[in-house]
Amino acid sequence: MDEVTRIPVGGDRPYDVLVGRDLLDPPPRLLPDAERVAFLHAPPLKGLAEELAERVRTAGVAPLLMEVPDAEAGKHVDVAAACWDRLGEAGFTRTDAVVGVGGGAVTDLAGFVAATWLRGVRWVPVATSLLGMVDAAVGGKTGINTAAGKNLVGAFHPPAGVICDLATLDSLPPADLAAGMAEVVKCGFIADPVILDLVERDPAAALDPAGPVTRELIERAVRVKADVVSGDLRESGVREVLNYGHTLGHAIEKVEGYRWRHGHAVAVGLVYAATLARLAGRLDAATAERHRAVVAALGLPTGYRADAWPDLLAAMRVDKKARGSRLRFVVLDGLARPAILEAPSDELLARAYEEISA
Ligand SMILES: NC(=O)c1ccc[n+]([C@@H]2O[C@H](COP(=O)([O-])OP(=O)(O)OC[C@H]3O[C@@H](n4cnc5c(N)ncnc54)[C@H](O)[C@@H]3O)[C@@H](O)[C@H]2O)c1
Ligand SMILES: O=C(O)C(=O)C[C@@H](O)[C@H](O)[C@H](O)COP(=O)(O)O
Ligand SMILES: [Zn+2]
Repeated sequence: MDEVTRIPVGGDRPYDVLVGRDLLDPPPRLLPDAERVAFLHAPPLKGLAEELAERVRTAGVAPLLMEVPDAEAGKHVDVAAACWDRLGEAGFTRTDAVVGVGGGAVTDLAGFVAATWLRGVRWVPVATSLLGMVDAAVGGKTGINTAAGKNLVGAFHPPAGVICDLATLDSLPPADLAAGMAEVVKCGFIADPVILDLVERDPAAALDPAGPVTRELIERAVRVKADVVSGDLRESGVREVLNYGHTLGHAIEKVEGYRWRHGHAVAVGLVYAATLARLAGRLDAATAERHRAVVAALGLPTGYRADAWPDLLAAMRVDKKARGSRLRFVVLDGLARPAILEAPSDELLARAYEEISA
């Protein structure tokens, strides 16, 4: 095992995010006294979940392997209900625990199942995608999608700890690695511009899963998220900045029937939010253009279909930051100066969309 970085997340139920290579043999003891542990995983992570199950069995814990549909198909109430049934059949009690092994979709589901079973049992995400490591597994937001939109049902339920084993990234498809970079550069724009410098200097190094630049980017992004959520788990204020790029991003995911990667949709959402802020007179043109350039340098999409606008606007109305009929966008007043744009007019929203649509 190489050096492990421990990044603390504060709040009422503090925990650490562990970042390093080969952290899983043996797995860190984050769930003392659990007699049973359910491992939720999708088919691509079956091998790792089975290995982890065998390792905890050797340590005297009874594992329960629960395979769920991959990606967004797993974030569905029917899948959560099937998981609840399995936990019930196995007699899971409040001292037992759930582990999510996979990308952000699986860890969002696993956290939601843990938050709702017996009104809350312990859980640990073993994040295996870049996006999971820097974002989804950290911060205690858990949830599933509904017909009306993305993550509309869920709970704030902090994990007992987060494991980011960098060796798991070796098998991550390159498109998913790039998608995770959208959340990394989001953190660069809202809080840590060194992230942007690193990506701009050498985008290929940023996309090398085993390289030092990627590790530095991961640790920087986790620190940004940890700092924000430590003070505002329930998103009553400052946590909204982590939603930068997500108002349009989630709408694109819905319009695409969840077939687009979350990170790709967020990439477009970042370019849109920057364009909106520029048109609203909040952000300078150079910083707005920097969004498009960084996103493009990572091979991520910078725009979306022009004819989708009415559907996107309708989908944005159920954004969790909205208040009644008023939409609210996270924008920048400058680099690393996030703020809220309250109730922009439909005309302004449409004008910004025209600039980024094809
Ligand atoms: N809870 C939060 O705070 C939060 C934050 C950001 C995103 N999210 C959610 O996270 C999800 C996106 O996460 P994602 O980008 O990881 O997508 P994902 O979970 O759908 O994973 C993408 C694909 O990569 C596969 N995969 C993951 N790790 C792998 C590995 N090591 N080797 C091979 N294949 C691997 C997955 O099985 C899947 O096919 C979205 O549902 C989004 O809403 C949640
Ligand atoms: O952790 C947060 O807070 C975020 O907003 C991080 C986002 O990257 C993430 O996609 C989150 O799941 C979005 O939350 P939602 O409340 O808009 O569903
Ligand atoms: Zn996100």
